Amino acid sequence: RRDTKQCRYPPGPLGLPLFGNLLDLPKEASWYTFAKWARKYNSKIIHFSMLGKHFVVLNSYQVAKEILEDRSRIYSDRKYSVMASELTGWHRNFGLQSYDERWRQRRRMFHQHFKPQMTPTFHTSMIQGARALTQVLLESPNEFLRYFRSVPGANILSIVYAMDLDPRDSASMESVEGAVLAFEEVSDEGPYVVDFLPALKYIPTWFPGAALLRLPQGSVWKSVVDRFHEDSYHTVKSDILSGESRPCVASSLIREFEDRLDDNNVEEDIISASGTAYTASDTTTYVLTNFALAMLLFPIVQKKAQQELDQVVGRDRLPDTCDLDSLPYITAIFKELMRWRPIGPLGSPHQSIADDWYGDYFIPAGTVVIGNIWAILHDEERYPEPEAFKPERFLTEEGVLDPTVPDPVQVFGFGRRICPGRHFAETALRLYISHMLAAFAIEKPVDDAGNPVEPTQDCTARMFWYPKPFRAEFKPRLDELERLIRMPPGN
Ligand code: HEM
Repeated sequence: RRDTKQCRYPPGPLGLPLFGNLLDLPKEASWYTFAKWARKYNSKIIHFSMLGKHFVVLNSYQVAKEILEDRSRIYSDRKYSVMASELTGWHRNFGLQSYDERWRQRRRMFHQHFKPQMTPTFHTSMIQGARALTQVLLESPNEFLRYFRSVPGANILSIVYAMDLDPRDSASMESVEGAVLAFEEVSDEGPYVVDFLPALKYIPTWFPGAALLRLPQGSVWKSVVDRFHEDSYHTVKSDILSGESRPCVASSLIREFEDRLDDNNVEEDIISASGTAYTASDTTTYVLTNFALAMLLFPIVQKKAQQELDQVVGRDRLPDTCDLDSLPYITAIFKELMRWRPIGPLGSPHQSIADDWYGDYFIPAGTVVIGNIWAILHDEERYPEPEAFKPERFLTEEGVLDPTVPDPVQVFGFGRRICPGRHFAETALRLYISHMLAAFAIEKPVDDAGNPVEPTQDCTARMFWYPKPFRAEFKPRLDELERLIRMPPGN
């Protein structure tokens, strides 16, 4: 069985010589295709190949756990992308990095600041972020989609770099958002020929044909990405030298490693650990967009959440972090959002570093291993009626969180690469959601004839999954909302 020449890969579609299954994969929403193959081949683990590279997709919680978690020593590497990591400057995002000592050091630095015990140190900033979102929605409700990006972005930048950006100021936000948008474009526009034939990276960007390989685009992205990482880090460093620095993640890392900053690796580790925190924050944008859509589609859920808020928080203040544990229905909405529309339905693929066998199936070293998060969170044995949006599924009849219902934590990935920002993300999102529900009735707009305008069901469905732009009304539901926004938390 261990003779690799006689090995048997997990079942999957037969591909063409050399190209493999390149032509079988849809450009969008491939999680549905993988789930369909799992049914067709009657196997939760399936295999396909592209240009000589092996891919394995895990379509159930049990298989994903056994492979990505129980054997995480083998399955925690990432597929190297010449385009994403080298040509566009994203080698600084440790989420894309190989499973090696540099990655370990960067993840350790990140974890030190974002581990669960540290979340309370961000509570004041998180409340400020939720209040800022409420304020801008009150001023310009029609621009909610823009603010779903700029408010969480400005908030994490203040936490990581003590940057003081006004989310309403498009010019200053765009200068930093360019880096995140470049990341999304790089991820969405692949696969790149240069990733399969790395020698092509040496072709100069002016050379005929370079544009077809998207090499010039790579260097445009790189200048934006490099500028973001370097400018933000060096500003904090020079503020420390001039005695003007304010507390933030980057300044605390710089101080901690003060005596080793002349080691280029240490400086790069700090740049990476702090920069990755900002670039991972676009996830919040997509969750908020899915949230607004769900509130338009399921008004009864919205009403129930507002009743809970009125009972627990009252109508003369906005929610606070200390309220969150007394708001089980809001927590259930958060969990259901993660499950119903996982923003990254295939997460971030892992790669194996050694030959392995799963039962009789052979998984060669260097295989890209994808956890089909969508399939796991839409498994009807774990979540009956998986397509329905039902926060109640996470609650007992008494309305408290039901510990027997599986937590949709797989939305945050698996094993040693599991999202280290998940504790931060959960608290921040529950605060954003509870603020919006307390402050506004979120409704469909009406057309000239007075009929409600249905939101689009079209989605962007590549690396991230979120609805295409739609309209919504945010109507204040609390008296003197502006005064409540200005009230300090805890009052
Ligand atoms: C609801 C929001 C979020 C979701 C659904 C999410 C999901 C994920 C997923 C699926 C991965 C890949 C895990 C794997 O490889 O198995 C990941 C990685 C990561 N996430 Fe998140 N994330 C969220 C928010 C955040 C936030 C707010 C931060 C930063 C504060 C963050 C920081 C990271 C980092 C640094 C990694 C790379 C980990 C590594 O490769 O070692 N995430 N996230």
